[in-house]
Amino acid sequence: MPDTPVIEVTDLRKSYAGRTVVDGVSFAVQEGEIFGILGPNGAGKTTTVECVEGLRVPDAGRVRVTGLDPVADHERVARVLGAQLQQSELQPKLTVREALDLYAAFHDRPLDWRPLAERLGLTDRLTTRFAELSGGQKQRLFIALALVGDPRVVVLDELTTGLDPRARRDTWQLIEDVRAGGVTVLLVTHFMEEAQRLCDRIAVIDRGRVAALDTPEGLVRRSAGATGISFTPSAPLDETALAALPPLARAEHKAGRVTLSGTDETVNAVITLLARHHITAHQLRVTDATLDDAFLDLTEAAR
Ligand SMILES: Nc1ncnc2c1ncn2[C@@H]1O[C@H](COP(=O)(O)OP(=O)(O)OP(=O)(O)O)[C@@H](O)[C@H]1O
Repeated sequence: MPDTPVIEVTDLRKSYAGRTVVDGVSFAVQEGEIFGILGPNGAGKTTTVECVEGLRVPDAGRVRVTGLDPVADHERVARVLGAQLQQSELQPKLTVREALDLYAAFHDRPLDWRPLAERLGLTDRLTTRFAELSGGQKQRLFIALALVGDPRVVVLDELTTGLDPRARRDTWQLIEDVRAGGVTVLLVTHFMEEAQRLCDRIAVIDRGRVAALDTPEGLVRRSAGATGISFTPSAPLDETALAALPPLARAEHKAGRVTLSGTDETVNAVITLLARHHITAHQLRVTDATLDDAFLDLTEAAR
């Protein structure tokens, strides 16, 4: 029997005041997966995950979390799903310790929050009120609160926004450890490095639709024109021969240096062309496509 996905979103639609912001989004997240949602500002990412959390009611489509409807079965879903709060959702006067105790009390079998607070660097802030925490400390507290209930599924929207590089790396490690314990993670992020490092698969959402859904490597492979090649030829090169190279996205010849972009195939075609003309490529540089390139390609394709 095939595994039932832990999160299932099918043809989700949502409008605000007649403006469609989620326009038929579908994806399924398997148990133990870290699934990323990437997309430009206003693409509909938060609206989508808020429908998964049961915070918004879809206009149409189907959402299931461990087989449950997050709106109709809100309480049961809240028991298996940990979500990262928004700033306004925590009382400013609450201390870190009180917040952790309070959120632990919401759950039947909470984790001991002390090791969690330790890993998130909050131990020396336990008596600090929420309003007096720095932006990064607030963010770390939100991550702790999302995890304290020992959830089966955790939804993290902008996990490491506002964190310094060390805290960001520590948080990534924490999320990897949480996943290693079998927890399924739905992650909205703007950081390509984060998506590449953490996510098994990524849905790129653009203007309310899934523009692509693949592994990070798969998305990069799809990105046409993102492998860069540059060299200084030992003898003048025939421009028309260059322009005919397949598959070539861009070619430039400036101050004796040739810069091309394409795919791995273009690199091979360049090498063959040079060999045929007995030309040596001095200072040959090949740069790989990145998830950044793929993101720009995929979200611009429809423009
Ligand atoms: N409560 C609301 N009422 C009206 N419009 C809203 C509401 N919430 C979001 N929107 C609009 O819906 C669109 C999608 O917003 P959403 O927050 O889902 O995007 P996002 O992809 O998460 O963006 P970002 O990366 O900027 O956080 C935006 O244009 C936003 O202005």
